Amino acid sequence: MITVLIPPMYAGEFDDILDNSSSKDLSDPSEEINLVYYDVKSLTLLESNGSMAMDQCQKLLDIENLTLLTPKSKTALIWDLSLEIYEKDHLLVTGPSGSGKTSLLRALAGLWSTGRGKITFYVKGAEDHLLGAAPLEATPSQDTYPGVEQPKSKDSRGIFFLPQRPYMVLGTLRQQLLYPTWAEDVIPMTDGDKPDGTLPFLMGVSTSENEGENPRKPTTDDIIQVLEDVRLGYILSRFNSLDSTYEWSSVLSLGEQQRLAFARLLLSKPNLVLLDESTSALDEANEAHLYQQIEAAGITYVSIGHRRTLYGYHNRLLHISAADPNSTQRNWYIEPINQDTMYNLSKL
Ligand SMILES: Nc1ncnc2c1ncn2[C@@H]1O[C@H](COP(=O)(O)OP(=O)(O)OP(=O)(O)O)[C@@H](O)[C@H]1O
Repeated sequence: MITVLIPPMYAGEFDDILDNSSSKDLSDPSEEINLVYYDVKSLTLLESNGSMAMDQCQKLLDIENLTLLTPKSKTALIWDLSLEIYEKDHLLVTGPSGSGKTSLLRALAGLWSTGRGKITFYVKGAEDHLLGAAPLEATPSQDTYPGVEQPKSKDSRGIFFLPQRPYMVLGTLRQQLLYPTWAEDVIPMTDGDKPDGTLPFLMGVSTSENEGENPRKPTTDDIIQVLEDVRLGYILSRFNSLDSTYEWSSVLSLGEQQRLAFARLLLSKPNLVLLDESTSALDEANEAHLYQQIEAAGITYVSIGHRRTLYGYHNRLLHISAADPNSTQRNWYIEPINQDTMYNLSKL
């Protein structure tokens, strides 16, 4: 069974925030986004045509004819979106405030099911080729979800979601950094940073059946190196050791928490990460440095962001416009980011 690491106390709050999104409110049961995890290894075995299998291996995400509707009023936010993400295909999502960028990431996270269309993640190392769906009602926990085929992946290196305000756990600095991939004894933290409609924590689509298959647990040296890599080496001396415990959301600035979240990424090395304004509190130099680090680590990323500097670290742009309530026309476009894009931006 896949476990998406949402602390139960937050899961409840998510239900409150998104309760209107619950599929039980839908008048038309066919109006639900279908979220599927596909096992690349099994797929490869199933394919007799080698080139096709190779193509599928490199694909990480497939969005097909996705229309996002708001939960109760069923107002369309995004019309008929289709796109594929391959390894090292870094996508920047832009658009005016309220156009639906975060809602799109929620849909990818299985936290927004109102709408239609299909989202397929290609996960390496999973056990079954069709791993199952995870609609919003299946707010991830250890529980099972009636009517939902349970994913069976044990690949904790799959997909991570990283919000603007990273989720801080109660524990030592070491535990912060090992979260969520090696989070056996971590206690969820209650602090002032309650979910405010954004995804409030780093979340890995991972599994719980067999801890032994997690990647090798980082050593103290690995962790110290990663802190240096995200330019946080100085906090070790400030807080004495990796094994000191503080209320981290209070003693670290938001920019430091964002760098810490990138340190977690560098330790866990997911195949794909969804970044929702995850560098918003950082200066441009630190932002550039973090993007270079995750790219060098082989992590493919989809980012939401407003800063123009972000164009430099992405290959493609998905622009979402505010949907016209009187139209069913597509309200998005995708274009490559190249020298021309950068040149045109510099003239604005
Ligand atoms: N649970 C919900 N129920 C009803 N409407 C919602 C819900 N969540 C978001 N919305 C609405 O959907 C629209 C899109 O919100 P979303 O957060 O996706 O926008 P965004 O493009 O990420 O905006 P920003 O750039 O300001 O973060 C907004 O009008 C918002 O009010």
